[in-house]
Amino acid sequence: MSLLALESLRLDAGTRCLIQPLSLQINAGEQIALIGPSGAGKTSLLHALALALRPSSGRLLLNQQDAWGLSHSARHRLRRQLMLAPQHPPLPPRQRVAVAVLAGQLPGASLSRSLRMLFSPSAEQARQAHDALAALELGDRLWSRVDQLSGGERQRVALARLLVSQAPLWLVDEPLSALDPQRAQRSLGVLQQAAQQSQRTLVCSLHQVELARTLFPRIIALREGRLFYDGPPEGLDDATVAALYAGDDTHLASSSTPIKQGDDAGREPGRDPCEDPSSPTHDAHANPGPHEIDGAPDADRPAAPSAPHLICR
Ligand SMILES: Nc1ncnc2c1ncn2[C@@H]1O[C@H](COP(=O)(O)OP(=O)(O)OP(=O)(O)O)[C@@H](O)[C@H]1O
Repeated sequence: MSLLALESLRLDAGTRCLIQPLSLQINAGEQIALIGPSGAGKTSLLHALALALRPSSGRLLLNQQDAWGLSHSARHRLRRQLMLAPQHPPLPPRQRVAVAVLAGQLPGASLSRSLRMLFSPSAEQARQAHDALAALELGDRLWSRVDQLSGGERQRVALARLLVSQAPLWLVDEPLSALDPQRAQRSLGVLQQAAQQSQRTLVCSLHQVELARTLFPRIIALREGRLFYDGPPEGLDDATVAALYAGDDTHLASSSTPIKQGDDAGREPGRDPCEDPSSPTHDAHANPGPHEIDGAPDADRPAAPSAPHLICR
């Protein structure tokens, strides 16, 4: 069953096109690696899936609900269906690790439960936090302060947060960037196993292509904000990977044709339609506006008409 559906979803920041119209479906229980070179749009797409970044056009259906057609409060409730682990988790430095982990249970919790959890976790909650940390080889840091942790340890705290959360959809942005290769593989294995056991859906952006190819049954690759590949790892041969990262567009048509999908299929390869120097509104070096992050009081307002959206075609 489709958990998430993108219908020609497009993301812009000011005059900059971050994601060109993209259509895809993600079924409940799937495990997907999101790969692509730096700047390809992985984080932007994850933020869109997390309902943190409002699309400039197209629709995002989560549990068959049109997320951006809902009221602010209804969308806020819908967000309980997901949890995003950002690449650099904004953990309060003075917070105890146990509390930082239990923050994963805050969405949907009542105010009194949330306050108890934050100020005086129960023994059961502490055990849950400990188990999640122990699975990620951090069991001995339960009562450490966050600012006593290394970058890699903080990343694992963010993963532990996922493990204790109730959200059926886990969105993880480069969880391994601060981990050594062995620990990276073990941590990813823990996450994948937990997701499988509890039938969660996992979408994880990775720079480690080999891990993505070895461990994930579905890979979505982006390049320059465009869908480059969507399918099983077997279809992502070395030449296609080289093309993805080196920008060798000749592989676009041949290597990924059978499983390439999305609105951009068949589009002229190698040309970023948003990079149109002839466009009077385009300025590749302009300082575009910030991502429109929902949650601000005016989040339900439509995109400002003054922000021009370049047409990708
Ligand atoms: N708020 C913003 N305003 C303007 N441009 C942005 C904004 N956020 C991201 N971008 C640009 O959009 C592109 C995609 O960024 P994004 O962070 O999604 O890429 P990424 O694939 O996650 O990269 P990395 O692997 O380096 O983390 C980049 O060129 C980035 O500079």
